[in-house]
Amino acid sequence: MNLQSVSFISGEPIFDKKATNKQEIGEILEKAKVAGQIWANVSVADRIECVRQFGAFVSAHRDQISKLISSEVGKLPWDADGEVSASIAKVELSIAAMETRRRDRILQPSNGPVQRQVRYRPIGVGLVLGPFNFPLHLPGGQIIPLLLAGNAVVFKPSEKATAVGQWMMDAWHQSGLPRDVMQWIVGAGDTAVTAIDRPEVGGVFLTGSRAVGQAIHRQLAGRPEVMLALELGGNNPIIVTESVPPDTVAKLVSFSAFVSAGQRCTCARRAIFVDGNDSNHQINALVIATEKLSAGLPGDNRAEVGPLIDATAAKRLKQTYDELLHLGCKPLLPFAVDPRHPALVRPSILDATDISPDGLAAIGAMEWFGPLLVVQRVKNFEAAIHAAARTPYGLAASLLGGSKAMFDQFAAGVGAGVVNWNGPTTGAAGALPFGGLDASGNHRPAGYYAIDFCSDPVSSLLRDEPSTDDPWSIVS
Ligand SMILES: NC(=O)c1ccc[n+]([C@@H]2O[C@H](COP(=O)([O-])OP(=O)(O)OC[C@H]3O[C@@H](n4cnc5c(N)ncnc54)[C@H](O)[C@@H]3O)[C@@H](O)[C@H]2O)c1
Ligand SMILES: N[C@@H](CCC=O)C(=O)O
Repeated sequence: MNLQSVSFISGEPIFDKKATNKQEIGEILEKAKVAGQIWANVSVADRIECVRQFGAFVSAHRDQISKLISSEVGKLPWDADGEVSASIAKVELSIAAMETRRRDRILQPSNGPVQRQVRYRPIGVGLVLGPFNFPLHLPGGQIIPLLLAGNAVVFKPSEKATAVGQWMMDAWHQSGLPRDVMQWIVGAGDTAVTAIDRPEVGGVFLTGSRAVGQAIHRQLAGRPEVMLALELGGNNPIIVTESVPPDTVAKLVSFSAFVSAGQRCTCARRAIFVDGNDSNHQINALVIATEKLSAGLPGDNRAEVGPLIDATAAKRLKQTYDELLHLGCKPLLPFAVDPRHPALVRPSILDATDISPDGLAAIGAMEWFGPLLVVQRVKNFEAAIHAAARTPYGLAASLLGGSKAMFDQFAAGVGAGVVNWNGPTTGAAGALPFGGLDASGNHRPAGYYAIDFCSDPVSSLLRDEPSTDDPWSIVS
């Protein structure tokens, strides 16, 4: 199978390469295993230096990589540029995370003549499986901590973002990282499946859909020694209370739902309005503002909503839209593909207010990835929290308006790993953990906490000389 990418900007091919075959995958992982053992013995200071060199390389070439992201995955320039900034910031954030959360240390004060030490052993080889939507930033959020912690990495970029993957590989090598410490394989899901089966793999780090997370979980059954970190999708709610001015609602809800053409895992999929005197105005303002959003390809300077990753994704989104209509949703802004490109889908909004409880539960269980928002009116704040939590997923959620006490009630009841107040569901902070609860992950949040799953703690009790002290005397 050949992996090919065509530029959204020029229409020219920008990547064409054969998928890595089974034998090559085996060789790459064998080399990674050996390289990991050497890299683990490189000093932490040298590893930090290497990672900083990577950050400096990305900074120095930011226009180039930003344009490549736009070309390959269709992100609008400001959005691609934001991704590059987040990727650069990830370097210092990951170093700080390691210093504060995973640095070898002697516990103070010492317990009499006995010292207590904790050190961290890398897991060996981390297999990083990237998504297409943040092809630089999200794999980087796992690769950087893995390397800092002393692991070798084998990276498989999304088959839809291989050119960006290749750029990242070159960036690491040009930053001085030994070649075998950071290698890549290219291909689709079957390539990942072959790699996961290899005995050298110490951890699998997926950012992707729930279906793929479940498939990997099944594949690894019986191999508990392999670390599995799953950053999965969501069906994210945003609650709008009565007090919020309609134009603020329009801006915050449409941004949450349609930024990056709805292709962020944190994008709002359901907007739940607490019915009151203003809710008609709030919903009308949202629909009008959304209708005015200008869709376009990355080369179009007026564009506010870019394309989906490809025409197949647009067709899949249309199927979801039809399914929602079938469940009884009413169109407030109908689905439409822009005639200029089969992946350019205009934002659409459906109303689910009159749907049966079973229908609402079915909507909450769906996962879609594009500019499609479902709105629903409920009678009070408690009903809004109940509606928001009616999903097996638990990635992001937001509350607009209300008091701090109401926000605390929301945060406790909504069941999401990222819960915001008076802001969009998107735009997660790099200095915080980032992970989903329930069906959105497997208790391995990334973001600031990604470093936690790149090594295992090793505890020691140290005595200056052999001692026959009662071991129960060490109580803490
Ligand atoms: N929680 C997060 O941090 C986060 C961030 C971004 C995207 N996402 C989610 O990712 C999805 C969009 O990205 P995508 O379409 O690239 O996801 P995807 O699940 O289709 O693919 C992700 C990666 O998994 C690989 N893969 C596919 N089948 C596999 C298999 N059977 N075994 C192992 N690997 C396999 C793909 O080749 C790709 O590299 C959405 O569901 C989105 O919500 C989550
Ligand atoms: N960091 C991103 C989400 C990553 C998933 O796609 C945000 O919150 O905007």
